[in-house]
Amino acid sequence: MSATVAEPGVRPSVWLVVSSSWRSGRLAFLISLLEVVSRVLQSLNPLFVGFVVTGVIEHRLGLLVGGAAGLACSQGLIFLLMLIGVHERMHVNDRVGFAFDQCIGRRSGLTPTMDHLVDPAYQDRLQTLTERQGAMGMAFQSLVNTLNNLSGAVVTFVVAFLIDPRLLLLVLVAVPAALAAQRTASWESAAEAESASSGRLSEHLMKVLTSAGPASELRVMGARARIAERADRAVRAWRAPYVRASARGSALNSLISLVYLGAGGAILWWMVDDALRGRLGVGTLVAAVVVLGDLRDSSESMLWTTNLAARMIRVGRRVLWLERYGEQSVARHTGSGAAPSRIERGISLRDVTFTYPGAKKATFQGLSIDLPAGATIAVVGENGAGKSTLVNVLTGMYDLDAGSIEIDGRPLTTLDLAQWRAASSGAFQDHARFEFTARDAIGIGDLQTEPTDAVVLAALARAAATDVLRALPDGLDTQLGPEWGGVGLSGGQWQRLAIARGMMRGRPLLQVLDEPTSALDPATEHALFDGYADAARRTRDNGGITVLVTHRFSTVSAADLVVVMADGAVAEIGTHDELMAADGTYAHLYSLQAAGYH
Ligand SMILES: Nc1ncnc2c1ncn2[C@@H]1O[C@H](COP(=O)(O)OP(=O)(O)OP(=O)(O)O)[C@@H](O)[C@H]1O
Repeated sequence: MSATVAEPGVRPSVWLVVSSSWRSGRLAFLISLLEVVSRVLQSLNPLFVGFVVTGVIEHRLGLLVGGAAGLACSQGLIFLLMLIGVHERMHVNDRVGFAFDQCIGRRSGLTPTMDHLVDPAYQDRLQTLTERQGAMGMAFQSLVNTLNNLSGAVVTFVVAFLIDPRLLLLVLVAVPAALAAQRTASWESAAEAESASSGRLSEHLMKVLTSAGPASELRVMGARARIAERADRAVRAWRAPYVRASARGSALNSLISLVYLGAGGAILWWMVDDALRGRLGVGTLVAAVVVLGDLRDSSESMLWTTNLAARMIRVGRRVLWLERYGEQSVARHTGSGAAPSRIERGISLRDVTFTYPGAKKATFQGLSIDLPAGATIAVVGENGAGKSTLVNVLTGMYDLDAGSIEIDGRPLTTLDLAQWRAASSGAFQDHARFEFTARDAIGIGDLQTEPTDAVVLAALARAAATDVLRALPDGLDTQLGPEWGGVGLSGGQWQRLAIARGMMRGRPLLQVLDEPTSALDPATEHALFDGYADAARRTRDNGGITVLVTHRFSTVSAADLVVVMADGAVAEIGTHDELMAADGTYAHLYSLQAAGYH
């Protein structure tokens, strides 16, 4: 199900950046604002220059000394304050960026379901925040620069007014400059949104080109050049919107500068004429020339200021959007009921409709299945039939569009999801390779239990994986992963550790095994599943249900119930014998595979 999250407004986004920066270090925050003071001092310089020139020409010593002292002090202070301010700004920058990273990571980790991890809208926003290194820290940088430029501009306008009010006519140029700035900011924002998915694609292709996993496949297929070409195209597609936006922005900026130059030239001509006629002092004229430069800078900086402010707001908005996405997800899961201690009747899917976030077509449309208490159920079916999705919705990984999953008639949504998951356990084909010690890599499957030798060895035994110990020179305390100076394991060995991890919880209410044995040979898988089904039968007094997803039909004859899925629906359901007798799809595929093994 796709979440609909309202776009956050400007005010909360700015507040987020300001409050996060303040919280990241109050003193550093205040010190970094010294840069603003230095900018204000700099804007006073034309006044001091005017005093000096007038003092010299009119032989007014007080004016000369005051102007010179003002210039000397402001120059010294400007440099000092700037130095201290920039130094602290860098610190705050890093801290704010780190705080945002942490906040997004934490929020993503605490989100109860997996919807956001496969939702393109979520991933695109995350991409725009993370692809430009330090974009989140830059939000504070943008804030300080915005304050710098704004305060500098305001003081320059006041100084210009004091020197000669006519200079303020130039402020009129600031109007088209501000409009142009708005337009450039919207181009930049559109470019970020447009390039987000190409950015993700280029990162994905770079990972394919630079990681060990796909390396042999690419080399054997001779596909490296092709993938590199695709990566190039993706990088170009990612950069193109930025380059276009920046070129249009520069063109507009140059136009504004030309307008400014024309207007500035006209005003200066007017003032020079006045000076020649003796209506204006030379000191004032010199100060006007100096302030004209500052006014040009301020007018040009309007473009930057608006861009920087817009950038800061965009960062704030995206972070808030991601936060709200997470909050909404948490708010949707209000179930607080305790997980049952045993299952009496079973788990049922009732008219379940489910669409992956961003997908156009529903994977399940009114799916109903009854999984009886204490049963070991095998789920088979072609690729894309919906087997893994079934496992995912049973463990509450995604929100349903409609329908419900009920445990003894109680909707899963009324239970505390964390408790339901604590009562479940699982092993998956795309299992994680935790490069810890073997003990920790297995023990993480049940954090409530101390991973003593006895406990971990029992889990290994239940997973029929005891022989993996042969590959571990220091037994359970062997460090895994050559990158950490530990041992390297084969794909099958990693998979067996993952199954053992899934077996850490002794008697879960729901045990899902989603093709965890694909790297094992059929005989081992068969033996493992038979043994497991036997053990499950012996300990089924808590009504625990085991769901095994597999492509190997030979494995499933020991199951109490076989569910054959096709195109998101149940095509056949029954025991192995019933389905063989029905002589349908199952019987046909079973016979085909059996013939293949003979
Ligand atoms: N993240 C996703 N976003 C959109 N659609 C998805 C996503 N994951 C799976 N699907 C779609 O849902 C359908 C069921 O996929 P599922 O992974 O459940 O199939 P499966 O039976 O487990 O397949 P396999 O045997 O290949 O593992 C497929 O049509 C697939 O394209």
